[in-house]
Amino acid sequence: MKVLVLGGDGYLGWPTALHLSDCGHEVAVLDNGARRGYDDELGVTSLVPIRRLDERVTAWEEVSGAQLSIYHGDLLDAEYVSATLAEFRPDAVVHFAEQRSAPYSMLDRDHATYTQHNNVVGTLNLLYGIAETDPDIHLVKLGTLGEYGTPNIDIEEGWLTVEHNGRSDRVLFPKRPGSFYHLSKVHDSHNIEFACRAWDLRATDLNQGVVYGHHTAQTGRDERLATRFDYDAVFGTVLNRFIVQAVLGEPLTVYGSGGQTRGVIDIRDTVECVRLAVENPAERGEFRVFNQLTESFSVGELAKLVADIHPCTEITHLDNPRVEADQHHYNVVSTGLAELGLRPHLLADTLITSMFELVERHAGRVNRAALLPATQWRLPGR
Ligand SMILES: O=c1ccn([C@@H]2O[C@H](COP(=O)(O)OP(=O)(O)O[C@H]3O[C@H](CS(=O)(=O)O)[C@@H](O)[C@H](O)[C@H]3O)[C@@H](O)[C@H]2O)c(=O)[nH]1
Repeated sequence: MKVLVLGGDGYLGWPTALHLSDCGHEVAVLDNGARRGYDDELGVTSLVPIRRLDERVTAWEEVSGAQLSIYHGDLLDAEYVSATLAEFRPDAVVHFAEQRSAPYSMLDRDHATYTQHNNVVGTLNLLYGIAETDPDIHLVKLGTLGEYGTPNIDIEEGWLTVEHNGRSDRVLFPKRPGSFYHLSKVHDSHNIEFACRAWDLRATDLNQGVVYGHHTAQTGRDERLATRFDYDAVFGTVLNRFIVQAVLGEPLTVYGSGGQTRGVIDIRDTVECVRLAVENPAERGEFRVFNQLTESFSVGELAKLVADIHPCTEITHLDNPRVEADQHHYNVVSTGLAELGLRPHLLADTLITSMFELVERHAGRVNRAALLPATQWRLPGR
């Protein structure tokens, strides 16, 4: 198949492009360089050095013999989006090209409006581009489990059958997200579902949990193929951050009591889930949702897992800078990807230990000040 990976220079987009290429698909990556720009803005860099996109692509060709096409451009430029779709003519578009940090979206008004404008308008341009170019193109969109929040009922896979006053309907599962970033994905989901209904498009919304890990089968083949590794309080995800903190001898920063529970997934399963979705497209007119997680842990459990295998590691409880429940029901239905054949990598001590080694190698690159959270969800004085 021909697959266009949007955001193909990022933490997950790049390994996904390689995985799809390795599985024999003809892959192009599109990126506007925004993720590297956030590093400059925040004064941090990836823990693991990463090459320029063109150098990565050259390295992949040397290692695998497969070519990747590169498109430099922005989804906010609607004409560019349509022209790219018309030129490459993909069977599927995998959409990672969004601002993906909740803390970044909560920095201030400018970052909130930037996040929602960038994500929602970019996706809308993409929907128009697909509808105009070829409505048969399958959109595989990265959503987030955080769209649902933590309701006091089981979280179904995107849809819920509701009985009310003697009548019944199948509706989108109610959303109660916890940041302006998460809200941008909710708005996307509604826009995509409407486009499927109105224009007969086909789409899969992958509501993914918190990703951990670094290597995939492809990125591990040459250090020039490494994907980024974020450890800072704005872009780093929780388990990767705890591993960096442990190696540096810093306390693990559990926010609040640590009872907040999240679905998690290994980066190797992320790329495989996308492949499964691409190779098994939704039907025309279908808005299909998969909950993309393999296990659930509380933040306190994740901290304990790391502290138990790294000697002399301290756990500290910070006042939670976010607005989130830290005691709640959490049971997420996740059958769609398993039915397509996903065989998960469950979190193991060996993975955590291998990441200790990786972090030790690059520990000199860490900006320790960036480990502590600086974004408050609440308004000052509240
Ligand atoms: O040092 C830390 C960092 C995080 N947390 C807690 O860990 C949980 C997860 O935080 P995170 O920063 O790892 O993840 P999050 O902000 O939710 O966002 C990440 O995970 C989301 C999936 S989910 O969380 O919505 O399921 C994706 O959509 C985002 O792109 C990705 O950045 C939160 O309860 C947070 O309060 C801590 O206790 N200490």
